[in-house]
Amino acid sequence: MNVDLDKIQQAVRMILEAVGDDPNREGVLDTPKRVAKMYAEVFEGMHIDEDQYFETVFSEDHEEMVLVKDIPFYSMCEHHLVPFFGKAHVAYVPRGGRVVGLSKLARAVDTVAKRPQLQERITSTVADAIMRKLDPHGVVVVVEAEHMCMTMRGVKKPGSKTITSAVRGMFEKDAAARAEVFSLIRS
Ligand SMILES: Nc1nc2c(ncn2[C@@H]2O[C@H](COP(=O)(O)OP(=O)(O)OP(=O)(O)O)[C@@H](O)[C@H]2O)c(=O)[nH]1
Ligand SMILES: [Zn+2]
Repeated sequence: MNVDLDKIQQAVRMILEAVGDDPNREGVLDTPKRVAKMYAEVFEGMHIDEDQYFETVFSEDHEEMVLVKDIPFYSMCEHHLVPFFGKAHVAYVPRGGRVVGLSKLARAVDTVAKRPQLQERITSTVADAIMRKLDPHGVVVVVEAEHMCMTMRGVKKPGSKTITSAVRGMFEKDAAARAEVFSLIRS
């Protein structure tokens, strides 16, 4: 099912009413329509399968680390539907010549982030998709993010950062390889 724009519009009108605003006030007249369009965009990952990015592989004989770091992403926390955002770092060691276009790693992060999410789930979903589709020697995904539900409301800790990692394959056993990835990500 695609995004139901009409339903979002009705819901936004109700929220405006519920917080004590007048949905017929000139300034907010088009707000339900704008919010519906925005949600369709920020949740577009609901209707896209990240596996598709790993269908086309280049047959390249490189069995050493590939790291794409500092991939910016925006997501929406599934508890409060407010943004969390930051950077993702994706490393893998190809096996059997199955190397993918670098942009596909960033596209996978984007697609997975554009759902009502948990930071942990973005991290593990991207790692597991790469393991499943490319069968590499190993994968490390690190995500660092600031959660607006922890800054603008609730516990109110601006500047606090959450870092999550998913470590798969050879990186689980090989401490030196793991240390190399983490140091490259930090550098
Ligand atoms: N593990 C995890 N927790 C998250 C993430 N995003 C938001 N949260 C947390 O989800 C929790 C929801 O807690 P609840 O107690 O159900 O909701 P709440 O009363 O609004 O919580 P407070 O934020 O503490 O005011 C909060 O502790 C948030 O910080 C995430 O990506 N991963
Ligand atoms: Zn939240």
